[in-house]
Amino acid sequence: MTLTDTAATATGVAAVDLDGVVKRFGAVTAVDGISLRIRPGEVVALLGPNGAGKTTTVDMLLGLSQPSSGRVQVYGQRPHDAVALGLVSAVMQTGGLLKDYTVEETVRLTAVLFGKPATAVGEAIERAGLTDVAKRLVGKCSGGQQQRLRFAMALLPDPELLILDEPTTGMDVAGRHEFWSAIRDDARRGRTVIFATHYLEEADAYADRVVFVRRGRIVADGTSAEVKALAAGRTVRATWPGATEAELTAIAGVERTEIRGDSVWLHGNDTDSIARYLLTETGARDLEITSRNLEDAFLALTADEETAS
Ligand SMILES: Nc1ncnc2c1ncn2[C@@H]1O[C@H](COP(=O)(O)OP(=O)(O)OP(=O)(O)O)[C@@H](O)[C@H]1O
Repeated sequence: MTLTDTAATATGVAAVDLDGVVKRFGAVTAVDGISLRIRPGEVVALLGPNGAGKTTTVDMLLGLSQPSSGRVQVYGQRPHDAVALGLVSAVMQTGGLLKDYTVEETVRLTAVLFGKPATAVGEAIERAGLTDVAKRLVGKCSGGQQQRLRFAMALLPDPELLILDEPTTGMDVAGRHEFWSAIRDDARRGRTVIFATHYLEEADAYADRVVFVRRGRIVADGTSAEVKALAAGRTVRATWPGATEAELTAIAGVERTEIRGDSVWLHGNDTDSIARYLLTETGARDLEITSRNLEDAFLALTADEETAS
């Protein structure tokens, strides 16, 4: 890897350091104050629904766009410089492949374009699990094989950080499995991996750490087990006209809140004491306490309501 040749060898440098990052497109705030440090070697899922801000964040990490405010660093460098140094590369969703070349020709051509030695070609093909189809025309490859080809191309600079933006969209189950096996085998060698996904089970199965993003903000961040534990808590719903966010978050034990019309949702582990407080200290009524499974919790954490501002 190239890291030893760069200033990024300074001890303790984060693979990714986002500090108060905001990105606006006119009136739309796509990323609304994200701070995130990722250590070298972590495999991190950015999980969230459509429009959560995942791609916008990825684009800033790749130096394709600049934050409106805040700071983005990759291995201690500005993203653009990190890409130029070969510290970071990406597997994007679509595009970039020529159907009339074989898999091997495609990787070879890319290696020549990037000034990489021929030895890198075979290794990238092997690591992407494409040895058996190296002579196949790209146009004849399945969606999963084409995506692994993009992965092979991204491996050529031997990057410290690999970024994948919804890499398995549209693939069947077998294709997804093969793709992730190749990524996981590669990540075991210590590469840092960040992937954006809609698929909860992918984040659960392949990430060391899951960062839930919703409306441009991080709403949960932890190991898969921690996020599951968080998501596995309970919720008190109540009717409480005029309740404010500040009133709700001030209640002891409340971890997350939501207000929709006259209804409020309070999420926490000790829902009994939250319910007791609501009934004795506030005007809340019609209480319901529910447990949620992981899928429900994910939807609640990431869903965009119609009333969203
Ligand atoms: N170039 C742009 N101009 C205007 N608005 C944009 C632009 N790019 C993104 N947005 C808006 O920013 C918000 C975040 O979009 P983004 O693509 O980052 O979300 P995402 O989490 O990657 O979603 P998806 O899962 O659909 O790819 C959305 O409301 C989107 O419409």
